[in-house]
Amino acid sequence: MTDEPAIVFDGVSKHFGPEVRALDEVSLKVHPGEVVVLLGLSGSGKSTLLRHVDGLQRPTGGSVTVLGTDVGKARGGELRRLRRRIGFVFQQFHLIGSLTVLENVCAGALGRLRGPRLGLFTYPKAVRLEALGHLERVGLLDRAFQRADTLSGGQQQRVAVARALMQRPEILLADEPVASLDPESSAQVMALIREVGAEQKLTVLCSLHQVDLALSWGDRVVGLRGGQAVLDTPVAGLDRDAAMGLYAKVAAAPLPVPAAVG
Ligand SMILES: Nc1ncnc2c1ncn2[C@@H]1O[C@H](COP(=O)(O)OP(=O)(O)OP(=O)(O)O)[C@@H](O)[C@H]1O
Repeated sequence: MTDEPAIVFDGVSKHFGPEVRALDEVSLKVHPGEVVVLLGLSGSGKSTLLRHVDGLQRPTGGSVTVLGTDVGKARGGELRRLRRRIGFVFQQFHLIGSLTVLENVCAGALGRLRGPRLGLFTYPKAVRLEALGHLERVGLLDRAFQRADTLSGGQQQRVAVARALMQRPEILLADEPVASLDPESSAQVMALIREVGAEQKLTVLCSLHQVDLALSWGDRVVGLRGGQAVLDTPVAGLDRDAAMGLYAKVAAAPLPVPAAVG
């Protein structure tokens, strides 16, 4: 790991109108190669936080700096260049079901190719070979020419990971990537994210609902409650009850004080 953080949230707030504080002065640093899991109740701000990393949303207050770019101020080409360096995996996979698995993975390279591509053979051979390599990595090489919508949920999410890798990202964001999967597929997908993260030296920021998965696969847990970071601690030594406290409807006892940003 280098000392320069990959992601810096400095007092970030995001308000939607006068009522909703989706993020409330969140400060957070994520270092290259770290695997950070965001935990918190539905509505606590996890997706909003992730969407600030690649500029899908901009802060109302504070600043977000990602790979040296001030995301809130970046526009046009600068924002596009930053987004190419960030892969995003979603709960609902976002594959194109009518296309083959391989074509879906190739689509991950679109950001670095000129013009649209219609059909597998409009992608350069090198891209197709790279995509096949990623499919092999996620254990789905034998499904390359199958329609994406014929795969199970767990398989589709592994394809989505392969597609994200086609971007050759430095950061991988995952927004509840296993929320719609059974426990076995969830563990497979989390293992895959963890392993490819280590292989490709990715910085990983992943929201989850399952405390046990967070404790198994994260280096560090950041807990959100009402848009505030109320827990920030390495997984090693994290008390499961403290993590579970994030899911109490009312905060019963003070959670561990977030680690100082630094
Ligand atoms: N575009 C929006 N307009 C208005 N309110 C929003 C918008 N996006 C999010 N919110 C609100 O911000 C708060 C945080 O939402 P967010 O989706 O970040 O939570 P979350 O922790 O990801 O929830 P979940 O686990 O259900 O995905 C919620 O109160 C939500 O209703």
